[in-house]
Amino acid sequence: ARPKKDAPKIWTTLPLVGIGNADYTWLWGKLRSFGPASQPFLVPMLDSGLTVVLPRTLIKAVYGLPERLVDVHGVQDQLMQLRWTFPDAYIRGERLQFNVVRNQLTQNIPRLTRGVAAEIRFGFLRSWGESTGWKEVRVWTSALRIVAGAANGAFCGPPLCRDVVFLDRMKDHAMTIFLGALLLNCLPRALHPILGPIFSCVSGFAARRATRRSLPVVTERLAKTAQWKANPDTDWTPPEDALQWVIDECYTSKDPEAQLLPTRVCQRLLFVNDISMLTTAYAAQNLLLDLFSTDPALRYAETLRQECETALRNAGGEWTHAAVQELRLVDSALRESMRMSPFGTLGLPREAIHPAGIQLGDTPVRLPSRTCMALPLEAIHYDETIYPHATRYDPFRFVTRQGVAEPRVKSTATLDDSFLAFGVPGKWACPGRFFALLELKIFVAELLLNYEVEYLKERPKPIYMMWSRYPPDVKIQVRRRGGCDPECVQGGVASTPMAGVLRGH
Ligand code: HEM
Repeated sequence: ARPKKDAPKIWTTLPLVGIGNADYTWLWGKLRSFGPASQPFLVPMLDSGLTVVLPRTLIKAVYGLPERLVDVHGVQDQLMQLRWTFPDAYIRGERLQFNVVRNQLTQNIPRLTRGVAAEIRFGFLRSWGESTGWKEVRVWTSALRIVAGAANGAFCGPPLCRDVVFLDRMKDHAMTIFLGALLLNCLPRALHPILGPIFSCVSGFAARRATRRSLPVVTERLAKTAQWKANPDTDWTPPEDALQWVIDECYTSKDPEAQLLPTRVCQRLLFVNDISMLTTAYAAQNLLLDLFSTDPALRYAETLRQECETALRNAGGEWTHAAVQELRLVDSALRESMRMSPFGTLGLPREAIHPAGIQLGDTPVRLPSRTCMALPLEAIHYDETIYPHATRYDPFRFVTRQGVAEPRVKSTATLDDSFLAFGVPGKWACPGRFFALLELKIFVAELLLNYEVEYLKERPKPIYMMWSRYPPDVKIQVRRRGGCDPECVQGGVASTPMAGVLRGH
């Protein structure tokens, strides 16, 4: 139904946070106190203008609406300023790389596990070293490199996944477009036709630097694939990695000749890195900071280490998919860390696009077309009614406790409307989360099995930039463990609070 002409405007009916009241602050952390309220409210945002923040109770009703009513991809493209960062219409038009993440990458996780584990082990040795003496490392920088190497082990394999220059250039591109798009989105749209091309030059420069490194590998892969397709008896087997699956998708696309252009395939590899690298490294570094800011007397790290030890030993000393799935406590610690550090105070933006606007569930509120919406991620993740003692990092919050009648087991890949780190449950949830969790669990396991980390006096604070939280690149002291300490692995854990849980699952 079309809205009545005299329907009240939302800015006269919804509460406005941020302008004209004493609580005005650009520190969006203030929004926490509004989040759990059952009523939508308005927030002026530098990048998306006046935005309606929805309460948790409306997520299903609004985020489940069809695409003709609520836009997702257009908003995401705007967020990344794809028009300027990936100006090639082929890349923006057909997201072949998304199909690969959703299908081949996810289905092949069991097969990819060994390679990912090998790259994580290699990455730790390269970044954190072999010395059993204490060494200072930067958490964010090293986590990024390790995660990027592991991901590219599955995306394109060696030599690129071990090529520091390639990995760093991929990271530079991801950072350039993330920060550049944030800045551009804050400037008036009227200026975009002037500033957009400048931004395009900068991100294009970063893209060319990154793809220059991958181009010879991609060109060779394309040539070998073409030869193999012409004669399958050639002495070459197509590798099982995302690059090969992207090439397969290009062959079956509407316009294979154009899609198979080597620079275009390189850009797709770049795109997958852009959407996966920062998010995964962010989760890895947050877990590290959360875990090693807890009270050492609670022995959380030892408990997790023991779980990793057992899983690896049962798998014969090599990570398999089944062994990774055994890491229930690690999974819980990750979910808890992602709960405490969502990537923004507000997030998951959407736009009402139906000319008649959209109704907010069964409330009387109707949003006009072109209204931006977002969810109060921090407020929901810190809602005391859902998460008692929400500001406390409890790594075992999501696993069964012995003697508790109702188990609370919740794997991190399982989404609900109170855990939004991977998006809202349903069609638009992150399709890369199964792969991301594989990387993250092995990251945590390899870290705990091979290194000791000096505990921090307090949890370093994230850097708030408008709605987003940015990781602080703090330094920590680490040292390689000199062989497994049996006292710590077996006897020591018997006295930890989760020993019962470990025996029980
Ligand atoms: C801890 C790591 C990660 C986090 C926190 C994360 C988070 C998210 C979120 C919140 C969304 C949904 C955005 C929205 O609804 O507006 C999303 C979408 C997406 N993610 Fe992830 N992600 C992670 C890792 C990855 C990885 C490793 C990949 C690829 C290998 C990936 C690929 C994608 C893709 C392709 C989409 C877009 C899906 C679509 O719109 O059809 N993500 N991610």
